[in-house]
Parts: sequence; structure tokens; C-alpha cells
Amino acid sequence: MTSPGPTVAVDELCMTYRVPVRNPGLVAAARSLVRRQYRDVHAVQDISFKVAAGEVVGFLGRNGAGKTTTLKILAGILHPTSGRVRVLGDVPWRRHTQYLRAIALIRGSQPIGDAPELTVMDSFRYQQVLYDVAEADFRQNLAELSALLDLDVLLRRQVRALSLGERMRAGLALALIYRPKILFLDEPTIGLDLSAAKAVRTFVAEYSAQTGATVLLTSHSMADVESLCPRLILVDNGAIAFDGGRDELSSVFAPTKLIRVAVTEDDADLASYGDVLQRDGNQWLLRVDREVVPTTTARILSRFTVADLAVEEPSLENVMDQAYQRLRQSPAASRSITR
Ligand SMILES: Nc1ncnc2c1ncn2[C@@H]1O[C@H](COP(=O)(O)OP(=O)(O)OP(=O)(O)O)[C@@H](O)[C@H]1O
Repeated sequence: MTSPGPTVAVDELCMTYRVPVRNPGLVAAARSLVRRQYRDVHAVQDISFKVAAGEVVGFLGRNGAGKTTTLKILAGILHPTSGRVRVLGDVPWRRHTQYLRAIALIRGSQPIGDAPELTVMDSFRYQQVLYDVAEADFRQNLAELSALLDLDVLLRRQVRALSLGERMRAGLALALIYRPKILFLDEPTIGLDLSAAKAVRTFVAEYSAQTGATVLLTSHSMADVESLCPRLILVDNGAIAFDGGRDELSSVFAPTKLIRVAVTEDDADLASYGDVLQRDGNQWLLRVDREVVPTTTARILSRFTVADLAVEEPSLENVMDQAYQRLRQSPAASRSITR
């Protein structure tokens, strides 16, 4: 398989689901037997983006934005309604064996396969056969993954008896035993406790750094996004609302910064320098428009005796909250529901 150009190239991708609709009640149920009505849900509308080899990209958006649908198309599970996609130079939904052996889709909601009666070790052996992993590679990969994900204690247990966090650890290792070049991670830390989520993040970062794997990650956890993704693609109503770096996202969607300042004067009043978010004695937390930060700090420094001053970016959570509020008022694309 050759891979000319970007690792992932998505061009004008659209996906429409046709879903049956009916009014509640017995009469409507009987009527729907004779004449079924449908509506179209445009889950993905004209999405285009590229991802280079080794990039770790956060694919973000509100509930129902179209993230999982896009990842399923990239992973070859869904055939899109229209558009062009190349991943590693291949068309995902053709499901070439070579392609399926180069990618992994890992879903936090269903981290492990369909055979809960197998032990974890049997699941690994099954995966080895399925993905044609040579015995020596299998042993080496399993040893490395076991050490990183603390799997030894799980290998002889039945999949059905694992907790969610244990399933996620085992699921990640199962997906990576064949060393995929691309990871599609759909909410990999959903439902995990703090330390389990941190372990998954650390592991994903190490895997991509060690192997140069490309990662496309959806998550509602800003801790995941913050620690893993230098680049963010924000989708809304099935369309791309933003594609760029974290700082750029802040400047687009959060037009303010925070100035944290401590002055020595007891009677100082800084209320006229910005919105006062907090005041604790001589310490003030002010919110000011981004473009006036330099002049505001200069004015504060010249007017007061400043003991400490720091300019802070709003947290990613805050930026995303502002982005979602903005998109709620003016969606990136208005999803048309046709009947
Ligand atoms: N199999 C399906 N049949 C019909 N509609 C679907 C199907 N799967 C998803 N949808 C609809 O497509 C839209 C996008 O769904 P998708 O699961 O891609 O969103 P998401 O961004 O992953 O959301 P979340 O953050 O809640 O997981 C939603 O309106 C959803 O209801």
C-alpha cells in the first residue's frame, strides 16, 4: 500500500441517515404498517480536512455533531452518501484486508470485541490469527503492552468479568497488538476513573510517540484533548466550524483573557480596568478583551505598585463552552431535516 500525500484526506464528505418516523399511538402504528414515512438526518455535511502522518488531532463537537459517524466512515464501517476519502491511500469502505490491518477504531463505549466468554489471553490469540501477527512480534508486542497497561493480572480472566476500566485497558492492547498506523479513538476515557483515564492518555501519547502513529480522537474530556491534541477540528451540525491550534481556537471563540494581579495599595480599585471575576483583598482577577491586554497591563503597572501580575488564557473547557454557546446561537451548518 502506498501513501501519497496526507495520511487522511477527507473531501466534501456527506452522510445522510434515512430514519423511519411515526406519530405516537396505535392508529399511527397501524397506519405506518401501510405507509411508512421517513426523514433524512444529515449527520455529516460537506466535511473536508487532511491529517498528516504522526499528527494527533482532536475531533470535537457537541453531542450529535457527527464525530462518530465520521470516524466510522474512516474506519470502513460506514459507506458515506457522497464525498471522497483516502486513508493511507486507500478507500476505507472497500475494506481491503491490508487497510483494516493498518488501522484501529477503539470506542470507549464498546472497548472490547464480541466474545465476552473468552479470556483476555484467548482474545489476544484470536486477534493474532485475525490480523496475521507473527508469533515473535505477537510475544514482543504483548510484553510491551502488558507492561504499559498492567495487563498481566487480566490475561486469564474472562472478558465478561472485567470492569469498564479493565475492558478499556484490554481493548486498547487488543487493538494495538497488530501495531496499527492509525488510531481512531472514540471517547477512549468515557466512564473511567481519574487515574484510569490518565493511564489511557499517557499510553496513547507514548504509543504515538514511539510508533509515529496518526491519531484522530473524539472526546468530551478536555483533559484528554489538552494533553494529547495540538490540533483541534471542531464539527458542528455535521460541518467543520474550526480547524487549527489550541491558541487559535481561544482567539476565535474566547475573545477575552484573564489578568491576575496583586497590588500593594489597600484602597486600590481596579474595577475600571476590566470585569472583576474575583477579588480577595489586594488580589484581583480581571477579564479583559484580548486586544487591550497589553495596554491594560501597562496602565495597571504605571498606576499601582504591583506585587505580582500574570496574564492567563481561559481554560480549554471555558473556551469550548464559549464555542458551543456561539455555535448553538449560530450553527456551523443548519441541519436540514427533509420529510
Ligand atoms: N444509525 C443511525 N441512524 C440514524 N441517525 C443516526 C445514526 N447514527 C447517528 N445518527 C444521527 O446522526 C447525527 C450524528 O451522530 P453521531 O453519532 O455521529 O454524533 P456524535 O458527534 O458522535 O455525538 P456524541 O458526542 O453524542 O457521541 C445525530 O443526529 C444522530 O442522531
